[in-house]
Amino acid sequence: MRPVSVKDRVAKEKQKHIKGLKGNKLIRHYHNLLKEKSRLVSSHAPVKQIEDVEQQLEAIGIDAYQKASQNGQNNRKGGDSSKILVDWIRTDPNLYPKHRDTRPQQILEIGSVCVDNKCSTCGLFSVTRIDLHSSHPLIQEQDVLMRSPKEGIFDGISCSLVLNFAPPNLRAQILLKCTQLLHPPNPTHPPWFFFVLPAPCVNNSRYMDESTLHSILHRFGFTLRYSSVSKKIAYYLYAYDHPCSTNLSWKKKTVHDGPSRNNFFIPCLSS
Ligand SMILES: C[S@@+](CC[C@H](N)C(=O)[O-])C[C@H]1O[C@@H](n2cnc3c(N)ncnc32)[C@H](O)[C@@H]1O
Repeated sequence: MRPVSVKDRVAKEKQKHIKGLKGNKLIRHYHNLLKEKSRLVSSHAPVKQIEDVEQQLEAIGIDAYQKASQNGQNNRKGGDSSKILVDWIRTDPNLYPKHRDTRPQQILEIGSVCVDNKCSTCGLFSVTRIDLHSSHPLIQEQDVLMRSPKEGIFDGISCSLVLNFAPPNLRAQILLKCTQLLHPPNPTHPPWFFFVLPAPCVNNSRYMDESTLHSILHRFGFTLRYSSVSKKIAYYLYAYDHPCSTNLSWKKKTVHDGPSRNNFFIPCLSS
């Protein structure tokens, strides 16, 4: 029998470790690999290194990642994030005007991994669901950046735990696209934007805190109406009540320093 090389043994151990990952650990590891891949691509690293990360992503598999996300949605404290959205919308006559007509609001759910969450079942909304990788016939497989306003514009958009998943250079583009997919800004009855991030993106990042986040979102036309930050998740509901600025450039500044911080940021469009 041929002896197994150290390299092969290490690779096998790595595979075994990956196969054993579950739940949040799997999601975290998948996100870290995506970050590593985008770092290697932007630093023009050797193809072999990029392929190695791609193989690790494949070994986990997008299906297992999405299953873990669905379970996360079920197990998250307080249920799925759209419960909070529905509570906020129900009580705000400006964001959900009752007198206008009786039709449900048309909403777009970006990064949809299940079709029976609260925003789908509450009866307030007619939901168009999209995801990079559809896990259900009612979820259209589409990159939001490829979506045209001609396919429909919306009263509200839910973007829950998507931006942290997207490569940094696409984050501002996704926000800009959202402004194009909403009805025009309106100060009285504004279209709305429900935005969810892992809490450490806003309370443990070197470059981002809540006030930086809200000032960036404000440039896109979004004004914060409601917020709730738990230990793990940060939920925000913004009103699209003023036009998106023509100047979408801002600086990346250190807001907190320290070794245990992460680097989450939304780089501006021109960087
Ligand atoms: C962590 S899951 C979030 C699932 C769910 N929205 C939640 O709150 O639990 C992130 C999802 O965003 C999707 N996603 C990331 N970038 C996207 C894009 N550009 N267009 C559409 N979906 C995207 C991914 O495919 C993934 O299924």
